[in-house]
Amino acid sequence: MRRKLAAGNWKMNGTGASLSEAMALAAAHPDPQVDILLCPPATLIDRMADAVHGSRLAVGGQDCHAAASGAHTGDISAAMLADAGASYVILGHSERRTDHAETDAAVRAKAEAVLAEGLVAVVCVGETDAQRDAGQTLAVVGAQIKGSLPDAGVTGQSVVVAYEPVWAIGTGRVPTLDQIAEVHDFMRAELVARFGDAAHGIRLLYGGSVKPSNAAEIFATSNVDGALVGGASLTAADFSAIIAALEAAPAA
Ligand SMILES: O=C[C@H](O)COP(=O)(O)O
Repeated sequence: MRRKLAAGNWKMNGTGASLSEAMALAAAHPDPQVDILLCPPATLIDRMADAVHGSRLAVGGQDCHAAASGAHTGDISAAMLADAGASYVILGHSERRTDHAETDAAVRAKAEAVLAEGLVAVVCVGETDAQRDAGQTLAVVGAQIKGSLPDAGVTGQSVVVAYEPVWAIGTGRVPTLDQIAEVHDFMRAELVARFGDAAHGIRLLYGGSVKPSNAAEIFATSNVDGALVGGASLTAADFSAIIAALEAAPAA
């Protein structure tokens, strides 16, 4: 059985004053029935890890460099994230793929670095509006999974895959439940074909305009093991409601 995961991605939001939201979230869920993860900007990782120390809330990064160290101004390695208190790293988010021209090969190299460090890689995939309109959704998602995941070390403990249709991120637009199920069932089949039985343990998250109002129906959808939440993870009240919906969802 896969343990469900509610992951929050704060993106480029938050300062020290925002840590009170993380602390409130941790206090609201002292014994959660799902895994809870917050990925603040890198500047807050160590402070957030300290602030929620002893709670059930995990802290993660939003990106890392593929190298362990070296002359890469402005970049952060997986080892540095681990040292700061991170246990997960989001990789290949569409905003990274667009803003920083990250390719599947680059994401894969980062994922290998994350796995080597013993952290969990949350690898993001998803089609654009134009690709969906052109009927290319499954081909795009399949190619991203194929190109972005390492060949070795992929298990339910080391990798999470997040399906985030680019057109649903921050827009308030959400795919139909049938569309989400189609992609998630496809992703599961692709992963099982490549990684065998281990792939049954890989958690598949949906991301894109998840809110307290739509979380329950999304979480009842086939092969949805949780969510990667952007805007609604910024406040403890909203994210807490999403976590509660995930706790109440049918078992995977
Ligand atoms: O990483 C999170 C996703 O990009 C979703 O963001 P959103 O919930 O603000 O649409």
